[in-house]
Amino acid sequence: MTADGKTASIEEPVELTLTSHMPTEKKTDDGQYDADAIAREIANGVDIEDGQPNPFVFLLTILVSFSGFLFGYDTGYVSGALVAIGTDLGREITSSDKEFITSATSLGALLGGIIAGTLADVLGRKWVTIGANTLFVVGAALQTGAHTVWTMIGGRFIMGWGVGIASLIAPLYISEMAPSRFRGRLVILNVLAITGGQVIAYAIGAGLQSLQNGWRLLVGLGIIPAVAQMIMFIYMPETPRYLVRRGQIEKARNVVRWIYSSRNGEVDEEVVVKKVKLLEIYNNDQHPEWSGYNRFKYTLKQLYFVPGHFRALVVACGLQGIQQLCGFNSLMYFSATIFQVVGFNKPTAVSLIVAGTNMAFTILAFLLIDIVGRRRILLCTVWGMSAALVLNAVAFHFLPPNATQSDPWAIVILLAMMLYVAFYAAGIGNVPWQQSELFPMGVRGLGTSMATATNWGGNLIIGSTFLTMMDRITPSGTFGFYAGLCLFGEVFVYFFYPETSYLTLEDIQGVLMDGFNVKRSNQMSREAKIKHRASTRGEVSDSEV
Ligand SMILES: O[C@H]1[C@H](O)[C@@H](O)[C@H](O)[C@@H](O)[C@H]1O
Repeated sequence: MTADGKTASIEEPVELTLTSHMPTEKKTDDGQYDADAIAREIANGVDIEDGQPNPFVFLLTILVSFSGFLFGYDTGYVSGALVAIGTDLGREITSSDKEFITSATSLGALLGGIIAGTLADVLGRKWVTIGANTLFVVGAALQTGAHTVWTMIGGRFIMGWGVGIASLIAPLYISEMAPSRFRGRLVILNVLAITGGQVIAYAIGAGLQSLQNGWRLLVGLGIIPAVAQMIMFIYMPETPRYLVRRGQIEKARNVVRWIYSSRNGEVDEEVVVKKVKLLEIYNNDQHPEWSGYNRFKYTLKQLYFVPGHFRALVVACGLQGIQQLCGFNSLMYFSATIFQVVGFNKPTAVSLIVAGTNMAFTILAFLLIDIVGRRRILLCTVWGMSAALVLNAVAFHFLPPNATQSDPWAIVILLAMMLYVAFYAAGIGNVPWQQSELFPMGVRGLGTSMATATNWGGNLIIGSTFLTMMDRITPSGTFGFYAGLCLFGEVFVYFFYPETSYLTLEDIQGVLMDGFNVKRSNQMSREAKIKHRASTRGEVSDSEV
């Protein structure tokens, strides 16, 4: 349906000229057209999808989520591999070897994350994903055949580049393809694939633990999904935004037609034309005639000096920083090592519980994120992580030196960790990956790159210091320290993160333009939610939403 209630037929395309949407009052002080204002006007009535995304969007999301799976699998298997390697790399591996092997991937991912956004703008989302798969394959092959610690580290580093690139591209691709009402959930599908990859890596790790060189098989198996995705991606379309950027307007319209067709195949041609026009306006605002370097300089300046964009950057990087510095991945990487210290006989199997809890509560987040709202879900869960960590710190304090798995404090540690992971996965484990929605299109590639790099920077710090901290300031001190960081995270969310659920991308930018504005965003999101509910019950027409 169109804004005026008519359905445009495919045979009679609606002619929408740029000038008809450029009223003179929408000029900025320096005489330029204010693309944001025009876009907001055009966007009115564009988000008029029906109740469910069509199967094409689902299929795309699942294929893209193979990247999430690889990210999860490749960061997940290290926990089991570290306790299984023994002397297979030529000597007994030390704590610092373990930190190096783990953080080589984080360092690679940090570097990959930094360049991924720009690469995606130059080469396209599709080819960059295929490139990331190649890095997964080369990195895994090197590790599988490694006989020295340094070959292993080298393989993990190369794979890390793939992980960093994939961690940015997958949510970017999904959010550029997803109709806005389903954006939250579809992006979480990718996080679900990450946590699923971690569970499978843990489960295979537990199964192969006692097999001689079983860890090599564990690592090598990661090659299969990478090759599968590489082949499937050859047939995937580019996102409409990238196509418009390359001037391929008709191709962009075709992709938008697929995305916005209803489940019985009907397409509203006016929606298609408006969506693509919107992308063209944003693209023209970016001076496509400039060289890559000038465009980069311009984008960087925009990101830092336009207050709304800078606020988006603060929020996106802040959330990603909190996600990592709350210490979750120290469990992901070292839970088998920790449970070995605590006295469990089958540490890899026990740590499977951690990965399983992470995945189960990611499913809960999937169900709740658009209902409870991103901000509210964080406010309800981050403090809980802090409380669970305090419990952990206390339990470690009372744990006797040669504890066994039947010691009550060992059980408390396991339960406290599960509680911590549950709070993590329901909130901060997911929400930061909604980062693309915070940035307007012009600065989205660069903005999400910086936020992704912050994620991997935090990951690197945690991965390379956790075991040393446990040694130097005791497990109690380490968990107490992370509890403090979580509390800091709660405060950050309270003051800086506006509610974005149910808001269109244009509204989110409007909110950030005026300040951090959490109050107004709450109000707007509530109103949008009420309208959305009414529209799904058929009380108001879709065009009013
Ligand atoms: O969102 C994901 C997820 O929570 C994973 O379990 C974690 O290992 C990643 O670091 C995080 O980015």
